[in-house]
Amino acid sequence: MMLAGAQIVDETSVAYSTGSAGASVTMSPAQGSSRDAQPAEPAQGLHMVPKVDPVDIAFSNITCTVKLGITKGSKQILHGVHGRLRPRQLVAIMGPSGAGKSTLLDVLSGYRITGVGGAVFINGRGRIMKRFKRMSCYIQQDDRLQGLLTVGENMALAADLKLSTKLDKYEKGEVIEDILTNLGLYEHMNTRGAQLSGGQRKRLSIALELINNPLVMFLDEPTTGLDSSSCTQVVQLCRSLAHQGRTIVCTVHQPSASLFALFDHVYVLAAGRCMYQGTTKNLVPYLEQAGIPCPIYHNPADYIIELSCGEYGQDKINIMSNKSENGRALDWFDDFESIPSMEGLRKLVPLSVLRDTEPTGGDEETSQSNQLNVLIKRGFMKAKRDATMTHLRLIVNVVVGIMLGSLFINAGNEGSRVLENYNLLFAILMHHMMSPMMLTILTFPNEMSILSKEHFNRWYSLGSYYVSITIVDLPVSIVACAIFSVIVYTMSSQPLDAVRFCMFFAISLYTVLVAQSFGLMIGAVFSVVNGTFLGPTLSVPMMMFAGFGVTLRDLPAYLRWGSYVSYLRYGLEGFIGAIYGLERPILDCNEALYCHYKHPRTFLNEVAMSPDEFWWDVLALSVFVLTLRAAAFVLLKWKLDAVR
Ligand SMILES: Nc1ncnc2c1ncn2[C@@H]1O[C@H](COP(=O)(O)OP(=O)(O)OP(=O)(O)O)[C@@H](O)[C@H]1O
Repeated sequence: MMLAGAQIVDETSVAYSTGSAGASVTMSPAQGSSRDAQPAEPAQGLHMVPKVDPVDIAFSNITCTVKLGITKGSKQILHGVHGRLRPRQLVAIMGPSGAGKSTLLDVLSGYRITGVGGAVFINGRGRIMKRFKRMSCYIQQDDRLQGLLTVGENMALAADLKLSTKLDKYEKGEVIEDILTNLGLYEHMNTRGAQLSGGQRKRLSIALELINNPLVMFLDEPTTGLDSSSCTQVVQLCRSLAHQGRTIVCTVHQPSASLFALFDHVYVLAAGRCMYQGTTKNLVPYLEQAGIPCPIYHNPADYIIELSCGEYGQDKINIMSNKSENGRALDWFDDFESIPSMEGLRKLVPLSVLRDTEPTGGDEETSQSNQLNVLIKRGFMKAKRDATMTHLRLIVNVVVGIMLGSLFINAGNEGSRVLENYNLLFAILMHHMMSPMMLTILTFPNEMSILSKEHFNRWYSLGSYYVSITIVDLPVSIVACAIFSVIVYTMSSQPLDAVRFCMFFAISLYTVLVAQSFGLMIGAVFSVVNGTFLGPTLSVPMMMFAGFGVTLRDLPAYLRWGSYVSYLRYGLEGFIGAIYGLERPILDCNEALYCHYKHPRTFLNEVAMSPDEFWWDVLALSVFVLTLRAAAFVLLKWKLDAVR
């Protein structure tokens, strides 16, 4: 959906059009200038009103089956449910825990694609995912927000990614002000995401998706974990957004009577089958007609959940499933005779109208270059504030550098301490391997959940994201590695030669980049727990084949291949080349009577490493960086699709 850009509609208003698949926004200056009005509570009157026709969603015979494992077979979560989600309505999908609510929402939003059967119709026609994604958004249960950025920054960056680049910052600012004011977040503009309360985080999640004014919003359990007042605020907000012309569907567990009354429609699920579909008001008459009347003074929402749990017998579940025809019956909708048929809906929007709104280009709202720019900007803002990835990383490099430097002080120049120096080089290699790899393994899974949400909601492409994280991390890696190298190199009295130092630094940086890419591969696929186990475990063979404990010459022939696939071997060989290569002259022998390795050549022969291989080592490490980076990208892409 490309925005057509700002255009003057009349003298008092500015409109920007999102194409007919999306929505248009009209704001008068009076409406837009919400700077003075800063109510504490949501004002419930967003000025961004969808201008295109609202969306009618129907679904038919939806099934969802998941595979439980090779020996355990599969499990059917949704059993051929039908339903209708009418526009301008706030619809609640209710049901006991494990009923399949989130699964149904995943299917309806298009998030879940594996093992799904049945059909979803948008305005009477089969859903075309590319078009549907342009008019909808999915807000998952866990708030996946950038905790290091303030509310204002989160919104501004989202606006840069989701609104046309033709809009200037003032026009985008008006949209942001309107949303934040109406969602009661304006006064929290400068609060970081991580410091917001649960309700505020939920509202910020909604605010971020409202920026491009979606016609359809899916929210998974927006009230979970909130107190009753925050629950009411969030549901009231959803209700007012729905009544403005959007279709809003959320899952809820067990709403209080007052919260239940705020929903226009409910869709009750039990064990993957539909128990009731209709207005909230019609639930009590429905139960009465089904012969299972709701006791007086009982919250109907509680009662139907109790029935759905089987507390009053399994037969009641069958009665309700049959009565609702598993979601096919629309009798309990208001004015159900006037609900248009699929054919009627198709006639309302002829195909020729859709032709003009045919989605073209990529999935995202803005160009790849704009996405990359915004993501790099966001990355640097985060990096500056990130206590773990930046501050701690720099501190660790200083501290470990000083520790190693003190432990191996002056070992670099002394002929009697060559083996010690060799140990130091290996220890440096271990440091460059472990710290970036573990940091990435520990932090990336959290990033991954944000990436999954933002990528699904079309904020940016995976390619732009991946290039941006690579670019943003590079300066931090270079600075951390340079600080560490200077400290260790000088404290341990390695040869004071600019060329040798550059060689030493280059190998250090390459090792960091390879280790980080390796961590990225693991972090992209595995959870923190599994990754924390796998990372160091897989690194052990790399160490074994580095040529440190067992020299490359002494490796059994059948294991020699290992030394070619261990990047630590190239790192160690590169270090040796930098420190003892380049025809290094005879070393000092001040601390002992006899220095066996006084001649660097003797040592090089002993460890079976050639100093002339330096450029081959650099080449091998470059190949490792590129291959692992490419593999991490492929795995990331696979993982994003696999979870669906
Ligand atoms: N990938 C999966 N593998 C195995 N079982 C699954 C998978 N996804 C969902 N399920 C099972 O399907 C059932 C429905 O899950 P779902 O998350 O949709 O329920 P829910 O109604 O949203 O529950 P809750 O309200 O507790 O979140 C549960 O029993 C769940 O364990």
